[in-house]
Amino acid sequence: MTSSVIRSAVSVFFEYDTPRIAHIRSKKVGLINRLIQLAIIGYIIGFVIVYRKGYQDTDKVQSSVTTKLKGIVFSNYSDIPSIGVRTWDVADYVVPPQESNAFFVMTNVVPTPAQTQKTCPEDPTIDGIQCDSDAYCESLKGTSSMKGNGPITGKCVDSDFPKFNGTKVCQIYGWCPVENDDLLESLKKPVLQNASNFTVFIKNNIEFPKFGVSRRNIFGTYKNDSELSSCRWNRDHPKDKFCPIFVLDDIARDAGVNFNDLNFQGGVMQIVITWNCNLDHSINDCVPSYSFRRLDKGDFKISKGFNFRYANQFGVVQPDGSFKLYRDLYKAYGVRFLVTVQGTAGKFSIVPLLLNVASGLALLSVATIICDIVVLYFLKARHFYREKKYLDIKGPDAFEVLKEESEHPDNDNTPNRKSTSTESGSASIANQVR
Ligand SMILES: Nc1ncnc2c1ncn2[C@@H]1O[C@H](COP(=O)(O)OP(=O)(O)OP(=O)(O)O)[C@@H](O)[C@H]1O
Repeated sequence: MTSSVIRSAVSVFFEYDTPRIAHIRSKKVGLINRLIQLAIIGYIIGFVIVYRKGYQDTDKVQSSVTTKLKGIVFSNYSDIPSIGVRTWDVADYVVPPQESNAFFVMTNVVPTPAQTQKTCPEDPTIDGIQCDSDAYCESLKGTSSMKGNGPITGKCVDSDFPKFNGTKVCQIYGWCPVENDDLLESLKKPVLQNASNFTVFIKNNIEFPKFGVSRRNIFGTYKNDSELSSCRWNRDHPKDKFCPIFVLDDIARDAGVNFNDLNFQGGVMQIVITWNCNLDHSINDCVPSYSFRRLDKGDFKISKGFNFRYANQFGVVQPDGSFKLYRDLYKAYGVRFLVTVQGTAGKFSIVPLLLNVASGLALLSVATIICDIVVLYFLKARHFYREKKYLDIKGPDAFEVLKEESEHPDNDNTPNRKSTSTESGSASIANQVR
């Protein structure tokens, strides 16, 4: 048993397969072969070369984006002194004034004006800050909580939050008075509600360095600045779809969002500028397309929207000649717009064309493989074709195997293949050689 396994292994080791050409004359097989070849050639020419522009070299876009907003909002909150009656312009509501590939527009705000460093009652909504006596606050003296506004001085004082009238809280030392978030609840609508009418001018310069092509999203169709500033982006208008000035409401609408859903608590939007350019055509056809989407979609119950705090500091000279530092604190709610520039340019080049043609030609060998599978395994005459395709030849020096076979004619250790029975021929050749 073991010796027969070893003999088989040895005989397999001393084997060599060489392909030979079997020329099959058959309508059926020929047709299958031609159809597969046609499909492969169609895929290479139609899909790879024509549709996927396999004859072009490509380069990714590199870009710079700057933005400028315009618009004015007048808010009349004479009943809320911290907001009051005021006009908000671009320097108030764009924070920070310039960002890379992004801009933030404040749409709602909780201002805490004229804070200065002194002692005042802590925010009564903070856990463990309410007190009955100085003794309790004394025990917390010098400590401050994560959500707090400063270290506790040790005194128990009346809260200055109207909603907590009569409640006593520990006193702190810090920027006073502390921010009162309850203001947001008393607002029926966002402070800068008309922010939806603001316009943003997006200046986008791009380059395809490999091809030395530079473009920008402002075209010669605008004769001067005032003509440019009067256009507004409109997807359905042949000229205005290239206008680089966007109304925020249009951006939201195009993204399928109502701007009023964003402006109370804020949100995040994306502006995508796509430059896909075929540089084999006129350079004037290399133009951007704009698309928009809301990134923080979803019906969030917790931590809805987007806000952050910032402060404007200023100093005031006191009557005694000393200098006192003040700040206006703003808790800003608004929409953050991210500007993403993407795209590819393609230009004819012989190298990708030759590469695609060469890989296409290599793919043609797949036709032979598929035809072989069909002919040898699926056709009715598969046994006939198999007999013709495989030829088992025993070389003149295959004495070990031949000797074995002559000694044990019934013992079939030869590889399990159909053959065109050339064994006796091979044996006689072997004998002649010996
Ligand atoms: N968001 C915008 N909405 C409408 N027009 C705009 C906007 N941003 C800029 N413009 C106008 O586009 C033109 C080109 O703007 P650019 O910033 O290059 O010039 P500018 O003279 O510095 O602009 P300005 O002083 O008016 O802000 C100007 O007429 C400008 O007023």
